[in-house]
Amino acid sequence: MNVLDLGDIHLHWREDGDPHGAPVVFANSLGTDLRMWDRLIPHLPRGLRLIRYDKRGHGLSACPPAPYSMGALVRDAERLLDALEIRDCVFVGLSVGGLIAQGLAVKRLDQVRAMVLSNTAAKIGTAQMWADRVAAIRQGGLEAIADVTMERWFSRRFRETPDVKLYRAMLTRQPAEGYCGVCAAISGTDFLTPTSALTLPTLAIAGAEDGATPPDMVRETAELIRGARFHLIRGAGHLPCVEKPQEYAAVLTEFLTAIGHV
Ligand SMILES: O=C(O)CC1=CCC(=O)O1
Repeated sequence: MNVLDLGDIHLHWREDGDPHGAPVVFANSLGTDLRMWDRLIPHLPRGLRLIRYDKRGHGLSACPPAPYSMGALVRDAERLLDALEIRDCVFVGLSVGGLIAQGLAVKRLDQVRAMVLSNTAAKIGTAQMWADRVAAIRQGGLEAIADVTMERWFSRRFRETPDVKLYRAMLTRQPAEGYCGVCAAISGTDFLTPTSALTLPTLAIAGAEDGATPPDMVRETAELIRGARFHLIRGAGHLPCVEKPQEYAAVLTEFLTAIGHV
């Protein structure tokens, strides 16, 4: 377990693989912590430096009072990478992690040489949708949204397995304050214009049964970026790295190989 103390906030992060290898940084989604990538990591090539972290309000990182801004989420990632002396990483962002990837690529191209936009978009949801969700959580806690969230996160097949209980527990154990803080950041973000100006190598990944960022939404975002690749994972919802870790690793490895990162 590693902690980065930034004074005003601390971030929990973890490193796997080769500390001297080419860096790949993972940013996970709303309501999850860095264990979201646990099933994927063993399938990735040896020799990479694999960094993941809990964004503010999630996991073991600090949980300041809501609301948060996307600027703060991007700055946290930027400060983590600076502290770890990471340049030219491949930044893999899933859902809100993908918004962080876009914001970081716009701001710090020295840190990001390529990005993976997984189950994400330039804009996710509407202000009304996020306000309604925050209101439901303020009234009933994360338990109030847990069942409907599992329907967005996972395919029907996965929801019939006992494993879904692990991810439901991951969600309901996040601080409600942190979850609502990140909802505010997503609600206030529209990267359509800045992302359209990006030219770095990009892989977009979608889950065919994703109830939060459906494949068309991910594809439209990929089409904003010249040369971006798109891969659809069948039989998976919003978290294909959980449901289909081998296919996710294979498509990620193919991309890393194509851009000369492995
Ligand atoms: O709605 C969900 O639970 C999925 C999601 C939307 C943004 C994010 O990061 O996760």
